[in-house]
Amino acid sequence: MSHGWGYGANNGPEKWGEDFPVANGPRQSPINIVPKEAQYDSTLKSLKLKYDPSNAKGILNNGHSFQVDYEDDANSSILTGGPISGTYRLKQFHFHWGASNDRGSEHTVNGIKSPCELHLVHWNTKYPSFGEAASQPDGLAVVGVFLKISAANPRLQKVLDAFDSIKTKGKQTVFANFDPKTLLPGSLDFWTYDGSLTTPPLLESVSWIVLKEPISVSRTQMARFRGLLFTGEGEAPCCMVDNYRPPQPLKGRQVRASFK
Ligand SMILES: Cc1cc(=S)c(O)co1
Ligand SMILES: [Zn+2]
Repeated sequence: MSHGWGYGANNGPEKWGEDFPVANGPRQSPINIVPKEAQYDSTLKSLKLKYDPSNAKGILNNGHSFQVDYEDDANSSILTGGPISGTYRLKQFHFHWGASNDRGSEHTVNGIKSPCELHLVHWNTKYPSFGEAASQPDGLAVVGVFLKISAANPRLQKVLDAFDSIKTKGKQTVFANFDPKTLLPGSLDFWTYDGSLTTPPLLESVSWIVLKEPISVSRTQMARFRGLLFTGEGEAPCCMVDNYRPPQPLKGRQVRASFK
């Protein structure tokens, strides 16, 4: 790709391998999850998420998605348990979604796409920083949560209300006092497998933890996600939609389940 990566015909997932050869590596994400082929692992610990709402810093349109960034200079917003050992700090959360409700998630279940998928990105504190951790095979842990069309989700409201301030690429605004735990479903049952970032540089450093239970989002709320723009102020507007990578080959990997 002569220009930056994105989700268009000329710079989308099918082209990423030109600049990022790991795109064809052995542990790429996302994947299609087939529950019947996932192995129940009784040794998996329950997920423990402890977040300090005051760690929330800001919300940014990065031109690919939007992300809410967290202070990560202490063990105040952390993930432990599940398939990981040690302590992973929350760095940011973001979403991937479709132009219509028939697509948008990155992981699929029995080939079924959801309209949206939330990713909570954490890094292993055995490394000095997120950047350092991101290049290590056990460096990152991302919790993935499916969103399904149902009643409006009041927990999303604060995020949605910030969209007018971050409509175009590069815009950011303060986003304070938000506990991402409020975005999680009632059950923390999960599937887990070894994978990668789903956007360039596609680093194979992610322990994926995909929750079985979705959270709700309404059609109207999804329409507001689609009002964001990939493009910067003053550029010809291009709606921020279909910012998802399709499932990648499993290449022999085992998917484990924390539940029967
Ligand atoms: C660090 C990071 C992780 C994911 S999953 C993403 O989409 C972008 O950046
Ligand atoms: Zn993501």
